[in-house]
Amino acid sequence: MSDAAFPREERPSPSAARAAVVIPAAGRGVRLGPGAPKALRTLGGTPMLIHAVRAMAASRHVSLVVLVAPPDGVAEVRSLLDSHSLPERTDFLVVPGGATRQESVRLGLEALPAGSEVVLVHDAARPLVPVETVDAVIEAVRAGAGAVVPALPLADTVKEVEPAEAAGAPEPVVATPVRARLRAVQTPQGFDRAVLTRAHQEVEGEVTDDASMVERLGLGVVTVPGHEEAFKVTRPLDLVLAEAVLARRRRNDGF
Ligand SMILES: Nc1ccn([C@@H]2O[C@H](COP(=O)(O)OP(=O)(O)OP(=O)(O)O)[C@@H](O)[C@H]2O)c(=O)n1
Ligand SMILES: C[C@](O)(CO)[C@H](O)COP(=O)(O)O
Repeated sequence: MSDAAFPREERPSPSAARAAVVIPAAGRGVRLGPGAPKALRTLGGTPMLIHAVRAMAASRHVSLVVLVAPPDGVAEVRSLLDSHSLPERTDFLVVPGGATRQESVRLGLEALPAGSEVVLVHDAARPLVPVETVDAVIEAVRAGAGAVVPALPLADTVKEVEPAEAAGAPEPVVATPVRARLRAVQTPQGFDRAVLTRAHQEVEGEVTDDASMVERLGLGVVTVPGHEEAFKVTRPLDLVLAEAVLARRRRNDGF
């Protein structure tokens, strides 16, 4: 799709065009079971990472997507980008990833050119996030938040336990956090670039998301509403759900 497809008033302003997205896609997908690296597996016949790229590029505020590929899959990811239709207004870079999600994100950040002041980090494993969520995250960063996470209330009650050494062994419950204060967070997570860069330079130790690195710096993180369809494809049943959501969208779109 070219810019000519957009009426002049809908084209991004120069400042809005500076949102860049890092997509860590270098994981193996161990919890999904044997097969190709997770981001290369297909949903509705299309690789998961192409769905994730399209979900980001659907936002007219996104001008650049940096895909962090499995280290042995850079050429394959480049050729997938070349062989699928993607909006022309978005640029793409592919870089090799690292041993952990955190390292892959850092490598993606290092590849960003000057001028990308709003940076989103989005899991390739969340292929179906709607554009409304992407735009809400970008808007909150533009409004001045240093770090933004899409979040949903929990349906289950959560227990904190003393983890057992052996899988499946009973685990003593030590606390029940008040559910009304808990949120399940998703991606894309959005950041002021300087904040995220500092977090990746200074925070040590393992984390499970980028926003928690910002929290460790003592800086603020805020939520915006997440979306049920932004769930992460982690285990085999998630693939079944993702195929069903995609089939419903295609029916609704009249495909
Ligand atoms: N070394 C890694 C590990 C993960 N990721 C990416 O981080 C996102 C979220 O990670 P997760 O869902 O845990 O993916 P995997 O690490 O592939 O899954 P698993 O833990 O089951 O192996 C995914 O898009 C994954 O490709 C990455 O870029 N580099
Ligand atoms: C970043 C994340 O998707 C937020 O929910 C999540 O923490 C990633 O966890 P994973 O174990 O790497 O899938």
